[in-house]
Amino acid sequence: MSRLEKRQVTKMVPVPSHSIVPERDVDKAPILECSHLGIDFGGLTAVNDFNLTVGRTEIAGLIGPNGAGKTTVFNLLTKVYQPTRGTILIDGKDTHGMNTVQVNRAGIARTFQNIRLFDKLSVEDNVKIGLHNQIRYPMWSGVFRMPGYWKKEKLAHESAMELLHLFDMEGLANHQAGSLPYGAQRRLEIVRALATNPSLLLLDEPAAGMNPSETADLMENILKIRDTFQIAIMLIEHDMNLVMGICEGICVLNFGQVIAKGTPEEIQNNPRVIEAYLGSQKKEG
Ligand SMILES: Nc1ncnc2c1ncn2[C@@H]1O[C@H](COP(=O)(O)OP(=O)(O)OP(=O)(O)O)[C@@H](O)[C@H]1O
Repeated sequence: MSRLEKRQVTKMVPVPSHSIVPERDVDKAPILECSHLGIDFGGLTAVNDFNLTVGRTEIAGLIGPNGAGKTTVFNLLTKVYQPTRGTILIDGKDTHGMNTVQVNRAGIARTFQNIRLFDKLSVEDNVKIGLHNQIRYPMWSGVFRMPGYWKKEKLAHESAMELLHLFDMEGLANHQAGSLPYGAQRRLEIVRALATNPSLLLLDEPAAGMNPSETADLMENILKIRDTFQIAIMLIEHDMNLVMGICEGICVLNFGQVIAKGTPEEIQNNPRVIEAYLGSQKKEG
């Protein structure tokens, strides 16, 4: 039986920050706490008063119509943008003043809406780049090919192959990343993000451009990642089958504001959410 079929509906419980987290995480410190987060671009408020707590092993969804501010939230969490207001705690640490590299070391890794791999490098080298923040050696050790360098290189190779193996990609290790089929490139992006050893993995539209069978595999893989690494995953996705199928807590944005938070069932029945989506469809039509 697949992980998806075995999966039971998660009991979500309220926490003091007016969010909900999976019952299994309630006694653990949350992995992410955003308070009154906001950003303005000139006169445009793209995100305002964004409050969210994500449990330590939660699969969380961030949804909303086009232009609602979802990717901006990811850019704030990963410090592509510095917030105009509010705080972000990752594993209890305030990320104020951190840059993208520091926030990655603090535990946040992400993938992008548009695939961003090193196309000309091999699959294995793409993963090794992700491992770089953990497996380090002094520059001179690399330049002179000293024993310490070979030891770290061996370790990097083994760790990369182990990660690739988990996603049935070890046979592709020597292929050029840019030559892989679309679905495999998306998987590689996730593997490379995982190689940075995150406690929170952000996936920006991971199912974009996938066919239904690739999306079903992706859902299995997301559950597998959470179960294997015991980390939290937050995803932005327009594919509602994926969101409602695997997310435990869902946060809905509209015009930069949170309009609803809840379980998949609560969100599907929330009149404000239905109106936000129907409203955007009316505009498109
Ligand atoms: N760097 C920027 N400068 C100015 N405006 C920006 C910038 N980044 C985002 N915005 C604006 O912020 C708003 C939210 O955009 P964002 O990309 O976060 O939405 P989204 O919910 O991710 O949309 P989609 O589902 O279409 O990807 C939009 O009005 C967008 O034009």
